[in-house]
Amino acid sequence: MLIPSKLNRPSRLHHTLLRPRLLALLDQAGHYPLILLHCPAGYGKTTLAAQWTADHEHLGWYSLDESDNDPQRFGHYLIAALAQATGGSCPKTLAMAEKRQFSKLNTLFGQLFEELAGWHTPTLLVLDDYHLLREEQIHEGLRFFLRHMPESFSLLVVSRTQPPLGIANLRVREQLFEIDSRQLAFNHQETGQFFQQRLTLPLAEADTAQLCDDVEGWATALQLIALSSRQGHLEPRQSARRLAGLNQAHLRDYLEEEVLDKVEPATLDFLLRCSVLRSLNAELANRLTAREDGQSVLENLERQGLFTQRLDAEGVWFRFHPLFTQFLVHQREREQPGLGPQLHGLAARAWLEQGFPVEALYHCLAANDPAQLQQLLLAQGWSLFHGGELRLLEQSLGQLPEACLLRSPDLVLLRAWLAQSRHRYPEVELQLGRAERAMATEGLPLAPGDRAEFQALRAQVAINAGQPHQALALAEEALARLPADRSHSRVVATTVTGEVYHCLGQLTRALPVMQQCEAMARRYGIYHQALWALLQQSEILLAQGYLQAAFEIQDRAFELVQEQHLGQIPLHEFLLYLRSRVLWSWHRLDEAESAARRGLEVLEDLSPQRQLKCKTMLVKISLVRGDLDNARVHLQHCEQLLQEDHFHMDWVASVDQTRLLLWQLTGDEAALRRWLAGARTPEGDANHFQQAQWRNLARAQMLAGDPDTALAILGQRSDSARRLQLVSDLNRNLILQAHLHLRRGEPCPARQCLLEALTLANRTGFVSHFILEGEALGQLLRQLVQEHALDELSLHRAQRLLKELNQHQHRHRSAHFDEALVEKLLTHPQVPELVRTSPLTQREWQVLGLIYAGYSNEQIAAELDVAATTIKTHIRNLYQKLGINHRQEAIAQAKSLLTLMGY
Ligand SMILES: Nc1ncnc2c1ncn2[C@@H]1O[C@H](COP(=O)(O)OP(=O)(O)OP(=O)(O)O)[C@@H](O)[C@H]1O
Repeated sequence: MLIPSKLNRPSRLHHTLLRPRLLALLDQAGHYPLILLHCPAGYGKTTLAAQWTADHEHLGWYSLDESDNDPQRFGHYLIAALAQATGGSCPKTLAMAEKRQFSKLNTLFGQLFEELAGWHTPTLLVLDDYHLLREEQIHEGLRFFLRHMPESFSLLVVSRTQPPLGIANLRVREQLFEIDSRQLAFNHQETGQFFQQRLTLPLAEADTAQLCDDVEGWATALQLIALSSRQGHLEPRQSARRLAGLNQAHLRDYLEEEVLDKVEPATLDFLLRCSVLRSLNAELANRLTAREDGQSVLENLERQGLFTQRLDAEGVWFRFHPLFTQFLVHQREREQPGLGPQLHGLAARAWLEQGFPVEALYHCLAANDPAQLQQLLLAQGWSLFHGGELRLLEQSLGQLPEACLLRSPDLVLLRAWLAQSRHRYPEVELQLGRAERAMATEGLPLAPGDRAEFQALRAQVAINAGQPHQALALAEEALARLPADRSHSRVVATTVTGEVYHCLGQLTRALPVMQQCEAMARRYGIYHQALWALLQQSEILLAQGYLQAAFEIQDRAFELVQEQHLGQIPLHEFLLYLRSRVLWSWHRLDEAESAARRGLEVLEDLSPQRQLKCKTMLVKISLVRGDLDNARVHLQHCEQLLQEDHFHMDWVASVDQTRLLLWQLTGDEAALRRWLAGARTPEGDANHFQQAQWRNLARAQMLAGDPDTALAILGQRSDSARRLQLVSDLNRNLILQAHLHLRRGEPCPARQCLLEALTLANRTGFVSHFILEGEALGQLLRQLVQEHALDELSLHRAQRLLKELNQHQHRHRSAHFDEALVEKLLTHPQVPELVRTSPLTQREWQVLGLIYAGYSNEQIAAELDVAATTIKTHIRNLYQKLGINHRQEAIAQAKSLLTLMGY
């Protein structure tokens, strides 16, 4: 829950002095993207900002404190401030921020600007006390914010120091309006007015000017002079002399001797006690002071000018000025050293009672009382975990002595889940195991319910590590012992069970389990798990060959993403990847590409390794389009990622499939032999990734000239796929088997395989898999059509396949002029002299290839993603280099070169 006082513009400013010269300056600044008020403490920055914004209709105000150095928390408050400013025009972004469903501030802001695309009303966001921010991620996020925010937005930053927001650059580009201490210091006239308002006896003009000069226009000092004089203690001139050229230590002496001394003891006690609070209301004050008149004391302090600021129009929230708080804290620690922790403890309880666990935890940490911290974490830890307060939780758990943790298995579990959710998998077992051993040694054995929760988490780690049998045993143990109310662990263990069934090829068992998981997760509001369960259902249906049903489940997953604002979490990328796979299978390549690219966008801010899946899709899409150059570029990215990390077999097998296809198309035997020598043999063949790797091995054997081994591999895999009803894999295997038989000159079995593959394709809808096997299958398909050997459905599919294959071949011709071929060509003894001496650039070769394939200039431009005028330049250059004048000559030249190379 957000603390309201942090989002309020300080109000009740009528007792402050309006400073028209500064307000006029700010009025001029209205259209600058960044307005910066920066100068040392107490010069009147916040007061000025609050005065100027008093009549701003669309205003967001965010007062920062040290705890805002957590980017997730910062993002939440900032969006909440903007939601206020825009009358709630960014509900989606607000929900995303609330649930902490963003990995980086840039993503959150990107979503905000998208949502506010139609918002053109001038809007101002104030960030007060920016100097308290140290977190570079936040500065970076705000630099992004400044670069991309709508034109109608302005940011007003109030800070004691220059914020790292690319100020120099903004200054040069006249995007920045600055006000610093030279302008903020009170001038003689303002000082005169100030004292007129505050003192009963008028001061001579010369005196006020002197006072102003003595304290260099420092607003805080002027206020202190007025205060001392009002308390009837010091003459203004005496105060000014004492305050002139003050540093922090002197200010402290002054406050102590000249201000606090005059405050009555009960009020002083009130101030000292409440100074532990970063903001306060009457109830909090009452709890800390054991009084009942907090509200009137606060109002009185405000009236007296004792650096107490009202933060809302209703007068509920207040805060002390930071300089004053610093002084009060110092004073309290000196006079009553033991009191601080006790007050923080009280504050923690008071905040919790008001429903602010995050602020309670802050005080609990400051109280340094392990027992209270433990209690609070036990009561609030999981809700803070689900609310995304991971940083604060880690910090809090880190402060808890190990002995306390061992007495609270729930907290051990919480700490291990934190490690799991931050992808530090090895730490999970380390923590669980160490805690269990220590508890056993101390004679504190785990209760069965707690042990079951440990096992559920271990099951999750095991399935992530690709150990299904171990995962199943752990999940089953957990489910047998978990009490009914441990909903999170129940969902986790059940999901793991379903995943294991899926891995072991028990699809008909896996599907209902995943449906059950989805229902449970929705019931308990654990939406990440509900989404995961939907994705698993989609994968299972995909494996069973029900692609249409998988597609529909994905639609439901997209709805859930929308409803629960899960668009920025990695699971959304996985959903887009699965969608891309189905669309690719159906040869809806443009849509498949757009899904894969959207998947990459989701992951933009995360580690690049995670992009492997969607990048592999881009390779597959390029391959089936016959665009080998692009396929090669995407594949290089994938290979680089593979080198940087360790991946699940599923992802590696997918990349390997594309490598092998590329080598097949380009005849790169050496590469495939190298791959074959180091290739992994799967332990089984009961799931799609093991089957995929077997198919890779079969294809490699086929290309390496050992079709017998290849057929043997595929035969066995197809048997397993039949037995386990892995219809999609059977379909894929049969297509490759047909190709293999053709290579071996065995038309009958090839025909049989192809016929069965076509029949299965009625369920799967596969198109692209057939196309990738190329013209060899095309001939057989043509025969089947001519011989009327197909039923109506298969005939329809065969005709579609033939049409796509024709186009594929047509496009594929262009790809012959790839880098490897050009290199060979240039060293060929019979290559014409002109080609050898003035070689074309790689781009010009590409253009020549596309001309040969029959592309128009516009089509070439679209294909290569450049302007049509650029293509014209390429064509002019290549004509010149090849000594030709017409397109027909270019086509003839390309053809003769390809013939020369044996195509
Ligand atoms: N326009 C004004 N009229 C009257 N008093 C003022 C005015 N501006 C500042 N002051 C006095 O100076 C004190 C400090 O002002 P303010 O909090 O605005 O400074 P600041 O520069 O924002 O300080 P910090 O950097 O510590 O946040 C106020 O508590 C008030 O007493």
